[in-house]
Amino acid sequence: MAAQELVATQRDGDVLIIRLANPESRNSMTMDMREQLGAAIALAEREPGIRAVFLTGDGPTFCSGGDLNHLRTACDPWTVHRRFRNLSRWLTPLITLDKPVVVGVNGHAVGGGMGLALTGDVVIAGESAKFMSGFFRLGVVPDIAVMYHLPRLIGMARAKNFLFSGGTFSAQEAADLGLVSKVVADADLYDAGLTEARRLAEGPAEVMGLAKAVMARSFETSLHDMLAFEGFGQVLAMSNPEFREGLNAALERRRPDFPGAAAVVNQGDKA
Ligand SMILES: CC(C)(COP(=O)(O)OP(=O)(O)OC[C@H]1O[C@@H](n2cnc3c(N)ncnc32)[C@H](O)[C@@H]1OP(=O)(O)O)[C@@H](O)C(=O)NCCC(=O)NCCSC(=O)/C=C1/CC=CC=CO1
Repeated sequence: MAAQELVATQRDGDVLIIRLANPESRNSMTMDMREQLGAAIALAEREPGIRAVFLTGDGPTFCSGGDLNHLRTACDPWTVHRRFRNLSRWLTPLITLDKPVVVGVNGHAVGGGMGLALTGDVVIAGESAKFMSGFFRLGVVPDIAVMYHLPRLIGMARAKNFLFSGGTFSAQEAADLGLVSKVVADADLYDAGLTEARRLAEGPAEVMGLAKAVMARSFETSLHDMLAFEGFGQVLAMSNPEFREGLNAALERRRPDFPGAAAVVNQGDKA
């Protein structure tokens, strides 16, 4: 019997749309959903024609976090250990993907679902979106990189206050804190997220990926090393066809038409 489709993927030009597709259980995260997310992210990673990702949820909820039924039966130490080991198959590749990720948060993003939302380089929320912790109510430690992203994004004191109070941020509160870059009407969320992903896909994909990789090191890196990373990044960027096009376009006062990752790969093949 074919596995239930819990994560749907679809190409829109250079954008890969990834939808959590189990609205009946409010897109709760089962092991099967994580496996399918991993496959979708691997596709985004390996396919040079994909230049940006748009991740959102079907139905009224972005993601309700860990699947409560699954957690009831899958909490022995080795199963939990395997679950965390599996994070390197989908969560790490998602966070470190060298292409921009836009997340469109529809409705609730609870617990692990909030963790998933925070993986976005750009997070857009529908006006009724709610970011909820939900971890301590369940008696578990925050996971899905919540304790990694939240202090970095809003500061340690606010992160602790939010988590320890079992808090909820409305879409507007999340935007005021900088977690969300834009709040739009619920009905406009999908179009707004896809438009942003298309805009990013038109950018210089290779160098944006490089910048993302360098910025990911920002908080653990000295000024000295960061300047060196920037320098190495610039050496690569300025030997790239995307820089030629960007420079020509700036001099000719027109919009750049970046050659696309496929062209960059072909250029590399010739070397
Ligand atoms: C606020 C809600 C997300 C949505 O509310 P609403 O739209 O009113 O929908 P409901 O009527 O409550 O639910 C509809 C059906 O979906 C089922 N469902 C909802 N959430 C889950 C879930 N997380 N797991 C399994 N099933 C879920 C619900 O039972 C209904 O099913 P039936 O129609 O058959 O009755 C609201 O649903 C809600 O608050 N959900 C629970 C959120 C929650 O507590 N999540 C856990 C947070 S902690 C966490 O994520 C922890 C981990 C730890 C381990 C590993 C991985 C990740 O995170």
